[in-house]
Amino acid sequence: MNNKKKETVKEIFASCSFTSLGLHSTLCDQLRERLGFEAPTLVQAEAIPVILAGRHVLVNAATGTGKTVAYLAPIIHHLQSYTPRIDRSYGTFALVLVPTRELCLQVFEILHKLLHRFHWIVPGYVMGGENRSKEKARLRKGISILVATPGRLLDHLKNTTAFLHTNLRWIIFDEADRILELGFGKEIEEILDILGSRNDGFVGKEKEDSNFKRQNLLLSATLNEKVNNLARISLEEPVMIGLDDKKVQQDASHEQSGSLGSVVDKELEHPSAVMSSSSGDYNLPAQLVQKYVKVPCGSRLVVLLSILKHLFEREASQKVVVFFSTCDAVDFHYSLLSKFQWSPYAQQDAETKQLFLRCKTFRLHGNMKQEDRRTTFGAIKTEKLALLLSTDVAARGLDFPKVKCIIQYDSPGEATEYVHRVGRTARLGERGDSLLFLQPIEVDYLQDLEKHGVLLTEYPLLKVLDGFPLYGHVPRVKKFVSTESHPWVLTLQKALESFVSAEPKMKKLAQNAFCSWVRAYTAHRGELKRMFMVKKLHLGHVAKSFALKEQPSLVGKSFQSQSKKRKRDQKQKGQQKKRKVSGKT
Ligand SMILES: Nc1ncnc2c1ncn2[C@@H]1O[C@H](COP(=O)(O)OP(=O)(O)OP(=O)(O)O)[C@@H](O)[C@H]1O
Repeated sequence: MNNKKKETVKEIFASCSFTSLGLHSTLCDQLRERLGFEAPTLVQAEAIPVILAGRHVLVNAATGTGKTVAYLAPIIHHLQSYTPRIDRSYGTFALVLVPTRELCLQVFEILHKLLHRFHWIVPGYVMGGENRSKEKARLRKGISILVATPGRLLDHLKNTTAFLHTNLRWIIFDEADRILELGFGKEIEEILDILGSRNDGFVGKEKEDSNFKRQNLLLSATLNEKVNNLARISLEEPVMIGLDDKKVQQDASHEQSGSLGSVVDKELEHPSAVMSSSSGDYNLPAQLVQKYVKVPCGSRLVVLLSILKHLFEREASQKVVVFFSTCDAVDFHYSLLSKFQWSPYAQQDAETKQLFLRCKTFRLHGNMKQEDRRTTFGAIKTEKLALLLSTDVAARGLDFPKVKCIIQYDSPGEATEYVHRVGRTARLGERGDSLLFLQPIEVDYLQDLEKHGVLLTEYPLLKVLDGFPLYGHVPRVKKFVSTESHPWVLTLQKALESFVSAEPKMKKLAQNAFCSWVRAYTAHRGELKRMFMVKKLHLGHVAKSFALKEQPSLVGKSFQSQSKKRKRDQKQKGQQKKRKVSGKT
């Protein structure tokens, strides 16, 4: 092992054993034999004893540091020791709440492995998109540790009378901030009320009935004001792990009143208030190499494809994840990459043409059928060479092994999302790269990231572009050629545009993707609106980035009417201001 690797291991793993943390020996065997975990990570070593002791805990640790086992292991430890032995008829003892369906399945899978030798403890999950009646039947039989997404859980709490949860002892919020950001604040409050686990004077019937002292846990790599509020109403004298507790107390005291729902509403009215509270450094994996690439809008697509080609040709086996802002953008790029054949030679005959990227391409987004989402999720885990195109549905918590590079083709918006997206690589001490695409008009975003201690260096784009052979040889490029006039970029752009215009289906996908992309761009809120300004966009260049020769007219009209409306509003505001000023004098 080289020195650097040894250092990383020291930063990730604790120098103790799982047994020394107080976990039952059979569980430690399971961790070793089933999951291959020899020693606990630092966060596990810190959190497990505290959770075993029954304390409420708020854990804030970098992505990929093993938070899942940090909460699952102590729960299993306690449940396996109950005498008489628990069985299904006791209902649910622990509830794990997660923001997405994929994360729900992932936590369930780990749970399933850990429970291999504890067959009397039954794992289960309920989540949106699944068959309700089948879930009801499973709940009726009894699930000891239940993993759930909030909406579907609330549905069962209200409508599945056979769902027994009077023995509930643990509630865990994994990726707590994301659950709230997705707008589940009201659901969470209702869930806490129904389960009698709310800590602000409300004592639900269930808490009175329960034989067990409740223990709630909150975990995420990033925390924000809403989590402070959730912590305030759901945790009793919590232990903070990986966290500056002065900051939490300060922030919590700002929010003494109000519900989770009201915080969500407040954010919409005053986004900057939430932004300012989330300043401060994020925990990013030390071994992650973070870069940005500055690309003029019209060349974005060519540059993305070129960088992917470069990555996959350089290393035969690797996984890359590209994040997009919308489902339509994922669909368009997925179809394009699955079909686009091209050879950079003069004669474009069928024989010399080949698929532009020779790797398996997958897509993942919230508009896909549940079955397809599940298949993709499974396949990405097992494939050695794969490209995943995804929306933020894959940004949180998902643990795809051996992801080498994360490309953020569309900006993540909030810095927290940046942290979680890049967190899909460089997990548990592994090496990893990330690349953020920015247009020249968006580079102020780098300063926003810097405020959170996130520092990026520039990607050597021209060097990569210069390395591609055109017409059989590497072109001699003038030294200071710009990206958009680079011969490789011009040639590939032309080929992409011809391909898309020749295929009506592709053209439709491109037009839809263009429309949603512009809509998503206008949806940036608060401070981010200043860095991602719609009025600075050149829509003709945006169209080029979807390989469209012309800007789709429909969107042009609606966009123009939107910008006319904006101008009208600004004018009206200006007049109001003037009126106020003249009223003063
Ligand atoms: N003690 C350990 N030894 C070896 N591998 C481990 C250990 N604990 C966890 N892992 C592995 O580390 C990876 C990251 O774990 P996990 O997904 O729990 O991280 P996380 O902190 O929850 O990340 P995120 O914040 O992205 O959700 C997983 O592949 C997991 O199997």
